[in-house]
Amino acid sequence: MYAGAPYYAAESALRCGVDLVTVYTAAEACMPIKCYSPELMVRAVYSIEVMNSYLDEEGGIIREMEGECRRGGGGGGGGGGNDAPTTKETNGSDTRRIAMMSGRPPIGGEGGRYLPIQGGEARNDDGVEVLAEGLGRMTSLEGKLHALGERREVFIGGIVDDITHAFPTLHAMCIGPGLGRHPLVFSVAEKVIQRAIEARLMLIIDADALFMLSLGEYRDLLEDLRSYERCVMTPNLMEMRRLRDALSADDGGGRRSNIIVQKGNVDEIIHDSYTMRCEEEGGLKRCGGIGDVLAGTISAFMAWNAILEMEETHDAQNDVITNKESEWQRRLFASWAAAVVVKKATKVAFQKKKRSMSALDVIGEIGDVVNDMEDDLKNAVP
Ligand SMILES: NC(=O)C1=CN([C@@H]2O[C@H](COP(=O)(O)OP(=O)(O)OC[C@H]3O[C@@H](n4cnc5c(N)ncnc54)[C@H](O)[C@@H]3O)[C@@H](O)[C@H]2O)[C@@H](O)CC1
Ligand SMILES: Nc1ncnc2c1ncn2[C@@H]1O[C@H](COP(=O)(O)OP(=O)(O)OP(=O)(O)O)[C@@H](O)[C@H]1O
Repeated sequence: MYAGAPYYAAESALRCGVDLVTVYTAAEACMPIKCYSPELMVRAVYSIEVMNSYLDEEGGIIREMEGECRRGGGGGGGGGGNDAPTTKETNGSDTRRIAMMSGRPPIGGEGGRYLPIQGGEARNDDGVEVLAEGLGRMTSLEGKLHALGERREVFIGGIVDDITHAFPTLHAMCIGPGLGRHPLVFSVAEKVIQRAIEARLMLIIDADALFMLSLGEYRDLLEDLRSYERCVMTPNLMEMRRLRDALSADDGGGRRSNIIVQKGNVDEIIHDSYTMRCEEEGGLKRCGGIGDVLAGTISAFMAWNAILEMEETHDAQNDVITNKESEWQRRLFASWAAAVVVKKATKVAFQKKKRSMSALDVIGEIGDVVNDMEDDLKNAVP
């Protein structure tokens, strides 16, 4: 969770000419972001502290379950990492082994995957009662884990509702700058993205949201987004590598309808097999945050595209046919134009500030650059 990145993205959109921007963030980041700008609407929709308390509670239950398995005399039964002596070492008798596995994924944990509970063993001389008691405690712990999982789903659902409630008022949504990598924040982001696709909202996916999509458990979501034509992904070099790795594991081979803006010395704007190159010269410094500026700038251009498409849909009732082909071309052109804006703004900011240039200086140049480009366009059209 960061405060700078969401501010950069949001402020850039405002400087492009967008009327209103709302930042949905953690309670912990809300105040600093609000203090950066009186213009931004900043909503605290979750608290990292509360999210951590869910993970802590889950970790506690899982540790208790592991301890319970060990108390059963485990070691060679079903999982590694147990240094308790085996039953054979302690009494040399035959063992009856029971393997226990938690019945559902833990609510957070490393990658949200199963934490295998080690196999337990019950010694003959402990008797059936001991085994029954152990099983009883395990069942109770499983119940606790289940109840916690249900509470978590309600908690996440509430956050998702809070954000998606605003969808009808939005023209575009940017997810990722400063998102952080908390597993529960990822769960929220996943559901928000799914709802955004259902609502056919313009989506700009950047930074940590791209990291999230490179994880195996979000593979289906990545596939959904790759075939969603109103999505623009803005990976840097590392993020593009991760995405490629994630996709190359099993490339479904389906049509890639979304746009990818691959940032670099030359930005490449890719739609399926079609690529546009932004060869505009930038600045000589690549300070942190310019990627966020680009994400915000693309969000502004995509919001205008959404408005244009809505107007055309309106026209369609008066027999004006909306051309699907031109829609993706316009989105491609808008992404390219946004990349040009950021390169030009970086160049001017660098000329003025040299080594001390920061993302804020780039943001300061956006307005003039957009105005100049608009004037150039007007002069070019006869
Ligand atoms: N002031 C802020 O609050 C900022 C927050 N940021 C946020 O920080 C989080 C993590 O972003 P990262 O970019 O560190 O995450 P990544 O995991 O993408 O990058 C990992 C590492 O790779 C390096 N890297 C990135 N592009 C590279 C390239 N072309 N060549 C060589 N190395 C490269 C990065 O410097 C970083 O050390 C995101 O949420 C992002 O939005 C950044 O946007 C920077 C500014
Ligand atoms: N090798 C490069 N040479 C020149 N410009 C570059 C290079 N790589 C990226 N850029 C430009 O820097 C800007 C930000 O891209 P970058 O790869 O730094 O994104 P990022 O890592 O996501 O940024 P952030 O610091 O906001 O996370 C883009 O405008 C891009 O065109």
